Amino acid sequence: MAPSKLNSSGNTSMPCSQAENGFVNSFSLFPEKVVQELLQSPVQGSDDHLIEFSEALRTVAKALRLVAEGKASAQAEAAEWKRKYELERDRNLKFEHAEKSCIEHQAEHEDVRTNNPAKQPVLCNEANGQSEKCCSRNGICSHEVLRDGTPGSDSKMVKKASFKLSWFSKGDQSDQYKHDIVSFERGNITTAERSSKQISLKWESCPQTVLILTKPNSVSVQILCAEMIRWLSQQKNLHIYVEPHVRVELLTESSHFNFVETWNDDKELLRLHTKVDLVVTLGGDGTVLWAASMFKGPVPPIVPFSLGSLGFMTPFYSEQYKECLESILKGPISITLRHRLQCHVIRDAAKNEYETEEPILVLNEVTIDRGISSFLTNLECYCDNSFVTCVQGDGLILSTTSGSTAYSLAAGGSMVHPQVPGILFTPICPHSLSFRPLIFPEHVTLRVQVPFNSRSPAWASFDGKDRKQLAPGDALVCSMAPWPVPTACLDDSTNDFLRSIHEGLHWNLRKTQSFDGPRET
Ligand SMILES: NC(=O)c1ccc[n+]([C@@H]2O[C@H](COP(=O)([O-])OP(=O)(O)OC[C@H]3O[C@@H](n4cnc5c(N)ncnc54)[C@H](O)[C@@H]3O)[C@@H](O)[C@H]2O)c1
Ligand SMILES: Nc1ncnc2c1ncn2[C@@H]1O[C@H](COP(=O)(O)OP(=O)(O)OP(=O)(O)O)[C@@H](O)[C@H]1O
Repeated sequence: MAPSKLNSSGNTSMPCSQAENGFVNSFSLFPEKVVQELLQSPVQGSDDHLIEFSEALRTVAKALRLVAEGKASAQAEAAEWKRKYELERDRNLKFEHAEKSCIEHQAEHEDVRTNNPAKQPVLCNEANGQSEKCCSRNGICSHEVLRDGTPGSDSKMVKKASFKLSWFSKGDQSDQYKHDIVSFERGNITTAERSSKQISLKWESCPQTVLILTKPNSVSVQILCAEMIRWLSQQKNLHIYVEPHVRVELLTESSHFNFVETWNDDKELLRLHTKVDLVVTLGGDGTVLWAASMFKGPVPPIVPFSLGSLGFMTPFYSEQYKECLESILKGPISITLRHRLQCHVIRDAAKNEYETEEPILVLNEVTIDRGISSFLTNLECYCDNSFVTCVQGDGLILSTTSGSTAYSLAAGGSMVHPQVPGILFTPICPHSLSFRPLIFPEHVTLRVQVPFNSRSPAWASFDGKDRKQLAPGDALVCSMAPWPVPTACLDDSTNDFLRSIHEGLHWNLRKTQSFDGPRET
């Protein structure tokens, strides 16, 4: 029997050949014939047979792992495309509505035109769904859609050809998930949703319940928490939730706090988003990360008060909490929709299921590093099953754009506005002169694989917590999570970001050059 192509480490293929094998192609790796032959021919008991058999089993395990990874990536993508489809549908409904009122309005104009030979073209303002005469306006705005001209009219209107653009990304054969409509009507190219737009949240009914999360072991935070609870319940009639240990602390202080609610177990915690309208954090960035990690699905808007040292994601001043909360409860609120990454650890030993049933969600980053090992980490990286590179160094950071100002920044990654959807790929101390950090688009699935021939295991950590060992053969699969973290802005997303990099990091601070001195003549 011809042995399967195995290298000395037991790996079946080199990175590049793996890269050419996508989710479906991975079945072609499955050595069904090899396994059947082995099962049919009785094992002779010789060492050769045993070695061959164990190698074949390893190949089978590898094929199963590839299938599991493909499933993870397909599920993530399905969720993402569902989200895009819903956005698209909403947009189309709005558009149809605007178009309908536009046609009705145009019909009225036609009546008027019967008595008016200078036919006037009609513009439909897509933004507010109202129609207006374009000749009474200066030019055409980009968000306005030009209606067709009347045939034979002497107006300057030209009927624009309608077309559609679509895109798809490589890596999966099931292209039905991949297509998305970029442009729609009359040649005006738009994207389905531009997430870099400033987002505003308007309450449709008054918020009823607030969850307050606090940095542990801080007396100033405890005092402020108690004061805020009193104010919110007495002045604003709100229901208050806190973490179980905080409730105990509050009750130790005074039995007056027995109206404060909490949860009893993980099951209740999982349903917290159905009860809580608003989350208030009292602490630093770590408390915002903690708050985000408590919600595995939808996250209520978070209002982060700064009681830490850096406070990159905590724009609200705790001294002014009453005014801030008054305005937040009234709305509308400017929010930053912070993207999260969902990560799956896939074990080499896994049969056909993930080691983690639930994906691990991160707001900042997932880091794969060498842990306490003194060996160079060796990580094979793939993007949608295409080979990207092999990281040889201290490790790799896969970061959100919110996390771009955290560990990724320290490792030389670029700072990116948090509303930009993308995944930062930042090496940690790469032993190479030419390894520049990368930024991938939001729709990709990244896989970081510890090769079978790695000298040591690697370690994954999630927002700086929950270290998990990745043994040779294990992989970490990461893609954009469907549930972002909405954080309230003090001003707006851009001004808050700029204030943070100026005040928090003293970005590009330099004394201004003096006026006197040499001049160009
Ligand atoms: N070398 C490094 O810079 C380094 C090393 C390890 C972890 N970290 C970061 O620490 C984070 C965990 O934060 P923590 O508060 O729980 O731990 P921590 O208490 O160790 O604080 C880490 C520091 O990072 C800052 N920080 C966290 N998120 C940030 C963000 N998005 N933008 C700018 N600064 C941010 C915090 O304000 C704090 O000063 C990790 O997600 C990782 O990004 C950084
Ligand atoms: N409610 C919580 N329960 C358990 N741990 C928490 C909680 N809130 C925050 N933490 C953890 O406590 C640590 C410190 O919190 P945080 O970053 O908010 O404070 P800080 O270090 O004073 O602020 P900064 O990071 O701005 O200096 C973080 O590691 C965070 O994950």
